[in-house]
Amino acid sequence: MVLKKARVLVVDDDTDVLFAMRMLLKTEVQEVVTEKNPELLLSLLSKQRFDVVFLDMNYKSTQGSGNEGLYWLGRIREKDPTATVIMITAHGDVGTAVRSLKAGATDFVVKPWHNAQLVETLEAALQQRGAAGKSPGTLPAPRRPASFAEFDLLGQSEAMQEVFHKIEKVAPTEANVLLLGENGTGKELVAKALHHRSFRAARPFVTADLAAMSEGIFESELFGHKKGAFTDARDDRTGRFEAATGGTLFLDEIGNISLPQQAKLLTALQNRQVIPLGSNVPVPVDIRLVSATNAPLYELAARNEFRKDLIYRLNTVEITLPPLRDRGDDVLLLAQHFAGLYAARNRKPTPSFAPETLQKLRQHRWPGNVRELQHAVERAVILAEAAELCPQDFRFSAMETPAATPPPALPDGPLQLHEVEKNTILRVIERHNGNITKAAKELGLTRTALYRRLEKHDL
Ligand SMILES: Nc1ncnc2c1ncn2[C@@H]1O[C@H](COP(=O)(O)OP(=O)(O)OP(=O)(O)O)[C@@H](O)[C@H]1O
Repeated sequence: MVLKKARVLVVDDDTDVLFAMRMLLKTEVQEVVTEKNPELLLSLLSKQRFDVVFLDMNYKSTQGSGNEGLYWLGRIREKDPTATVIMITAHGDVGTAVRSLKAGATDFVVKPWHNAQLVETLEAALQQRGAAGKSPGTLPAPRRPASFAEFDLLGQSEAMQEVFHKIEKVAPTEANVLLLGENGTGKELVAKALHHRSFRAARPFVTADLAAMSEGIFESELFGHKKGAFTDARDDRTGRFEAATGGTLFLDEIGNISLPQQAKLLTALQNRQVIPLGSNVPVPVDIRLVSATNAPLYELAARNEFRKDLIYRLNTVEITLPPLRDRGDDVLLLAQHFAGLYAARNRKPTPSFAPETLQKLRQHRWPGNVRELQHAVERAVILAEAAELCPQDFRFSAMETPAATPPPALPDGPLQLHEVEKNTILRVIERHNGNITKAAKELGLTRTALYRRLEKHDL
């Protein structure tokens, strides 16, 4: 698409910006339409086709949080997932602008802009749009709107469309939701999407990672404590239940808690109140509960390791996130998304994927699911020498094909501590069939610490 034929819409509540954009672009493009009120955006898009939308990040009503821009970006992409949107952002707010790239914006310009640069950005976006239109079909064309793009949740596969459909139905209810699925399948993202689509969206979303809570701090973390309740309790502390009042409490790794912890949780949920440690005054709680686990909860219940009555409290609705290997071409869609994201973050041009690379990504089993893909693409974008990512840019380690590749034997000769640590990690992960939570537990690490080590060893 050439600049001269482009139709451009500019949405900003600052009339000076609209005036300046009109002056600048009217000689460059075929048509410039400006709009002060973002509420009219969607009806404008229904009436007329625009090649590019310039969208302001901040509107006066939201005190510069950038969320309204992100919200409108989501609505545009819901209506047309192929829309080309360039965000207009204030100087010093590049962090939010990068979030908008994750949410599907093509690029952003920073106010005050240099005219030549802005025109260049527009031209590049038009070229990218033209190239996408002419794509030979190596990457999947969107079939249905990626309607959860505003929450960074992407997926065109049937399996993910079903998940999106369930989120849409369940989000605006008070139902407790249990999210099941392997590590890295997006359970936390879904929990956030549920919250943001609920009537509780303006209230807090509070996460409690139960795997990281030892027996000793479980109650104090969840229910709070009073000053002096135990040796280290120097002040009163609000628990996560109370902090989430009016909003959503996300209990991650629920399958990892002990039977005594399950009993305490059940009592709180049944009574809809918590009693902080060191107090005898119950505090009523008004929360919507979303929990997640990668553990086989029903098998644990069958072995009496997880209480069935607690499962019934948690799983009014269940959503199972499919493993990435069952999501067909979503692998390629996500790879392309992460490539754009990490290229922007590292100030590099977005690389393309060689057809053999796409094939390799499609064939890999992705035991670490979307998280593994995300890290693999980030590494490839940073280390790649060429503008096209080739198969060698993606090296899959033994950890990712546990059954096929036995862990390396200890080498003869002097041992390097680095190697010993790497081998130990590999073996433990293998012993737990790639389950990072269990491996971290056995190694005496938090999952975050284990992920850090995996990155350190390039695993
Ligand atoms: N459908 C998706 N689209 C885009 N990004 C995704 C998607 N699913 C997951 N991700 C990304 O993958 C990473 C892992 O996702 P998330 O933490 O939600 O997974 P999880 O199932 O909660 O993992 P764990 O069980 O290890 O806690 C995150 O960086 C998230 O942004």
